[in-house]
Amino acid sequence: TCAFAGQKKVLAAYEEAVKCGYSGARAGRLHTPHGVFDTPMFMPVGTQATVKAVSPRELKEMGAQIILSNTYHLYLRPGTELVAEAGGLHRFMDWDGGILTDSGGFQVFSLGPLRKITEEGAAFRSHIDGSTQFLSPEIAIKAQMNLGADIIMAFDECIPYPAEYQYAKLSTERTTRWAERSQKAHTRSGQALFAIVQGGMYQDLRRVSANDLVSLDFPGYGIGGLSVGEPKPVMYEMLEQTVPLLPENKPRYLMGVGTPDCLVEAVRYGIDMFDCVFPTRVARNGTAMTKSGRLVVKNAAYAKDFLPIDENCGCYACQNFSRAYIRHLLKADEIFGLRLTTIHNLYFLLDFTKKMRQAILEDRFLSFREEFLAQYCK
Ligand SMILES: COC(=O)c1ccc(CCNc2nc3cc4nc(N)[nH]c(=O)c4cc3[nH]2)cc1
Ligand SMILES: [Zn+2]
Repeated sequence: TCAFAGQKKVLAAYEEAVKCGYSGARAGRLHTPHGVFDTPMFMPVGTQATVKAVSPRELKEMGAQIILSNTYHLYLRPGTELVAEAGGLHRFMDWDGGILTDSGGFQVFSLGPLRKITEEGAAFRSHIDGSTQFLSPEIAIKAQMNLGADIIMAFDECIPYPAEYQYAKLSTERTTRWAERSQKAHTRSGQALFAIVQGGMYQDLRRVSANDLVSLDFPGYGIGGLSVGEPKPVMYEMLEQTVPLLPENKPRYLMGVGTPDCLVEAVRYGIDMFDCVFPTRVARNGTAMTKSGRLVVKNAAYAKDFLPIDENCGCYACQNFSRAYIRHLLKADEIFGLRLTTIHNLYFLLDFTKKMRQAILEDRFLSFREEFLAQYCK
């Protein structure tokens, strides 16, 4: 059970998971101080304390439950102490749902020109002003305690792809030591700390990483080092090796994924939580997500198309506006155009996870998956 009252640290507890068919798919409920949320779930990305182009009220309206923000960005600007003085991230951005913060492990390696990784942590140059910065498990955890998210992530190294076996081995062992240091630095009750499984694309390292982190006992587990350019079959193979080693009664979070075809495969392996910039980022260059694939509403083909993006979609954009209108706004560089495509793409993914959950509960997930994949072209 999960206890928010009293001294227990475990907050993101995992209620009964409903198994379905021969797949590892399960429908669960995640307990946080800001509510109990359904899984499988997609978390809109709000890197700098805002999900770009949409308001918290619109996020609530479209069914968003937990959103993600990035420690790396907020640490550099405006600073996590400032956010703490503002009353924490929920207050600062007026969001009363769940918040998960990523620890910086990915952004340091993918954004700031990297200076040096040592046992102590990672030195890097800020992508904002080029200043020399340093993140360690202790600094990253303190920053996340200041931000006050409901779920925070251990400080890890996201191993690049491809990577030599020896490098992946040493890095994964260090990430496990960093996870332990993250745990020791995490002194804030009312907040769950998830570990992050690494191991590159090596089955044995993935199993060692999962087993070592499980023995450190975390309330939930991220699966990192994936969606970094590897072929999808390789990602699925790593999931197959990793997920079964993670406790059934704890949430599994596949970081940085993604598109509906990846979501439905990962749910089949037993993943519960997802985040990705994809829906919001492609929306801003005029691409809408549909169950048959992408629709580039900015294309000339839609100049006189007075139908909505998707006639069966319940979102604000599809209920009130045509492709022609949205295309006009995008061509005219009108901000409202970006807002409509963003609202549609987030609604599409949030609704897709709701449909997967319903299929699991009605024990028809495998046929749901078949039907979806038959229609969806990547
Ligand atoms: C238009 O679409 C896009 O721009 C776009 C950009 C990036 C991704 C990939 C995101 N992948 C990804 N995010 C990640 C975040 C992570 N965080 C930590 N702490 N550790 C990890 O090991 C880790 C791995 C990830 N992999 C997917 C889509
Ligand atoms: Zn829509």
